Amino acid sequence: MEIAPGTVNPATRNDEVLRFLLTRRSRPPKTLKAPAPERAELTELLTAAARVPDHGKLEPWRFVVLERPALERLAGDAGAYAAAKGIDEATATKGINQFADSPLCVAVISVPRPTDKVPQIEQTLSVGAACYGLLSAALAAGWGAGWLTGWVAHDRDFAASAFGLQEGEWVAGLVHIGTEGATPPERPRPDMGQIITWVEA
Ligand SMILES: Cc1cc2nc3c(=O)[nH]c(=O)nc-3n(C[C@H](O)[C@H](O)[C@H](O)COP(=O)(O)O)c2cc1C
Repeated sequence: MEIAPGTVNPATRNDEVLRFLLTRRSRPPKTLKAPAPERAELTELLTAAARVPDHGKLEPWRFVVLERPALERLAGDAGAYAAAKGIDEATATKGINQFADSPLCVAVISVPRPTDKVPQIEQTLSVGAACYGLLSAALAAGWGAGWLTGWVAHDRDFAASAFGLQEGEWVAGLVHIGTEGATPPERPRPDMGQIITWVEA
């Protein structure tokens, strides 16, 4: 098909996707309930997540899927770890509840590949895109989903044991997915006039 200059390609334009991107919003993970997606459906969402820009085809990410029994175990582990390390109660509880309350959680792991050709920061950007891809795919499929981190993701010793991190790997996101419990109100969005610079000449 010949596309006239200055027009969009009607064969690729997808108004539903545009509408989704312009209105999507996360669901607070603590409001999510069972059931969560089955393995086959989650695999489809993860396939969408892995379809992200990836300079050099390095695949600098992997996914650790935490199902309910694992989440219960990790809630216990987080409590024991926080007590042993003297983490204050409010902080500890936030971390523990991330596992205790979640119907299903995907730890999106950054797997930096050693190469001189692609800067590490570009690999980091790709893993962020994978988190957004998973979040968006889950929301588009009708699930509630939210992206968290916190000490359970960033504390090296805890995260290494909880998610089986290898040397150099780190947690980019804990993406919680389940049945929507409550639709949150919209939050303020950026003032586009403040963040766009039009360069005319
Ligand atoms: C890398 C990253 C880590 C985040 N970690 C947390 C967190 O630990 N706790 C929290 O309340 N929100 C956290 N957020 C923010 C939530 O995901 C927040 O609800 C989100 O910004 C809502 O955005 P949306 O409505 O545009 O999807 C994090 C966001 C990002 C990008």
